[in-house]
Amino acid sequence: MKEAFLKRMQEYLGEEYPAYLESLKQPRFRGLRVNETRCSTDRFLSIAPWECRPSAICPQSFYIHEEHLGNHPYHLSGVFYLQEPSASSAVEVLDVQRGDWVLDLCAAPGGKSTQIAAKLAHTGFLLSNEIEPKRARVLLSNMERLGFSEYAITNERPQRIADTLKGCFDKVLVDAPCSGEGMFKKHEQAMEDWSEENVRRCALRQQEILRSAYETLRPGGILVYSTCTYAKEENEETVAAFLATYSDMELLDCGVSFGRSGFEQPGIDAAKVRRIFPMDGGEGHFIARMRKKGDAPRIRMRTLPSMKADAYAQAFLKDQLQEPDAYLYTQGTQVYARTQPFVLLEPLKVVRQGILCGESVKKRFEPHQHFYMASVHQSHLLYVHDMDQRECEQFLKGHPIASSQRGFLCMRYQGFPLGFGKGDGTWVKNRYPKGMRIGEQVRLC
Ligand SMILES: C[S@@+](CC[C@H](N)C(=O)[O-])C[C@H]1O[C@@H](n2cnc3c(N)ncnc32)[C@H](O)[C@@H]1O
Repeated sequence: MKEAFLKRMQEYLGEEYPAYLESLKQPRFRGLRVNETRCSTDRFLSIAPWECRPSAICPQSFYIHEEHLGNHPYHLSGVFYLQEPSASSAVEVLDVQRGDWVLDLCAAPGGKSTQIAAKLAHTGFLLSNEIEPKRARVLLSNMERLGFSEYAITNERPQRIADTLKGCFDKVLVDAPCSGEGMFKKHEQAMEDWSEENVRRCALRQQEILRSAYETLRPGGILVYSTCTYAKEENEETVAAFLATYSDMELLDCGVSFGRSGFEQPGIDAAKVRRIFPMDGGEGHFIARMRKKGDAPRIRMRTLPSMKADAYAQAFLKDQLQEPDAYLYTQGTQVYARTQPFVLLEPLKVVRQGILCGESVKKRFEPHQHFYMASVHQSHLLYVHDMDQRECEQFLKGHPIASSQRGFLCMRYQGFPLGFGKGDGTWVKNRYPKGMRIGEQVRLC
């Protein structure tokens, strides 16, 4: 650990500093958050084979001891997201309500976006933006796995979002890129990269991102700013500088009982912001909740009428779903679906909006994994194969499964979707994406 960093922590924490040093020797907190659009928390607790200790931060978040749950069928079917409970704090403070239009400006890999989308429960709209193309793809795979449909992912600089979508959102989350001091146990690289100069650079970038966030918010809208660092320059000082620039923004109490007050800082009431330290049962987090004064409805984004898909897509959708998707959007050979109208996001770089149903190729329709993972499709799917544990393991490894069914089938385990296959009357040929298959040696617990 760098001397200069430890000296700052000693100044911040005073007599609590030894407790912080002690926390560094402890294993980091681990946890998961149940995706209630897939499985109720009560049901999850009745089927989870691990000890799940409740957190005071979010009712769906639990502390666990297990380290390798990425290959578990409940994870692969989007029943839960691996997230240490204190990382769920910012979205709890954002207080998302059904029907809200929400922007998550720095969204990958999607811990907070998946939490927001679960709270929206297929109502309203979530725009998840990520500046790094590779990270935007990871965000997409998480949104698909957890089965969401009423969202879009863009891959843009925050200023481009602000230029295009002024005043369009009820709630905006800036989970800012930061020096990551709270994540040193998880990401050793953050410790290597730490310097006071980097802290200052991060603070400047945070100011820039907050300026964009401000523009996207409607009057009366809520802006939550969060980091996973302890540096005052990136937390209280960033918020104070932002509030000094925008006189129509006010700091609100976070309205939660977890964590502790912030550090004293001229220009803000430190009792209103929240800090979480390892001594509070989490990794390092900072959260501030702000409101744009006044009240005005959000500016409505232009929406599109449902588009007509080609005959192959239409035949596929009619064959597979009891109730057709309400809105379709086609782009080239690809077909997308939503329960609400598609919004016009041009000229933004859109990675995905809605469910990718599949694509028409060579006079047939080739479905996509997302079609079978989408939560809104689950009760309408006409062809399903329920796998036992042995079949589930075989399926996740890419093997065929014995079945007398024909055509495309959603492959489920304990009622949770994992993907799809195509039956020929004897076998279901495996369509679980090659890049997602688990190794031959893996045994499901
Ligand atoms: C703390 S992480 C977000 C974590 C995410 N909210 C979650 O819960 O999974 C910050 C993100 O901001 C992105 N980022 C980096 N520079 C940025 C910039 N100048 N503007 C916007 N986002 C940026 C990073 O690529 C990173 O994905």
